[in-house]
Amino acid sequence: MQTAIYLASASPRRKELLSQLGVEFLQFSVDADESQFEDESPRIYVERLARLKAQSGVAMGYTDRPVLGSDTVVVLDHQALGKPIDKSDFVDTMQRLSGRTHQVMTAVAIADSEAVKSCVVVTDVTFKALSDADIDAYWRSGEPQDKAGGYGIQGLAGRFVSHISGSYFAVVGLPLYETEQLLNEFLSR
Ligand SMILES: Cc1cn([C@H]2C[C@H](O)[C@@H](COP(=O)(O)OP(=O)(O)OP(=O)(O)O)O2)c(=O)[nH]c1=O
Repeated sequence: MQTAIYLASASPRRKELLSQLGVEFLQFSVDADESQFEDESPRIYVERLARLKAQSGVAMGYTDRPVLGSDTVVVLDHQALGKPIDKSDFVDTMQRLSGRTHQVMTAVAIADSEAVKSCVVVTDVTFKALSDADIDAYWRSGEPQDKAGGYGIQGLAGRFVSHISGSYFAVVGLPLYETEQLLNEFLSR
């Protein structure tokens, strides 16, 4: 029998990635409060949000199939970065990412009315040294404005990435290998 789940996400990237697993799914969006608690580490935060999204779906009445929720944060110096407030905030973030390695953490959670299981995938991403012209052109592309961490590896910022260690798919929004493992674990419990 084919696996059928819900995807609690508004993200077209997650929809496309989940399709790559060959899982049959229906998508809906949840409106979760994504604020980070004071003193909450990025790893705990991202996993809490993925679980919150999955469990909110169950609470909304999506109970006839398991619900998958996911969250991604860009982490620099142990801090989760938000969406750029304005251009100077964006430039500041890019200058900090320039020529260095940061982490992208993606959590996946699967829930039903009886259980929830989750995992966190951490990927190291290294940026080349960015010039002022690189940063300015990227801002003018309009791509960074709505992105937590200020960039998307799947878009124009792909050229900034000199090295990646971990899961490319997790950076884009859903780790394929780990999601399939988690799903199998959840369904066979
Ligand atoms: C590092 C990186 C981040 N992002 C950004 C875009 C988003 O702002 C952020 C993830 O935010 P999320 O809150 O995880 O996801 P979302 O709001 O897009 O979707 P939903 O909560 O409905 O599932 O990741 C990329 O698109 N590509 C990347 O390479």
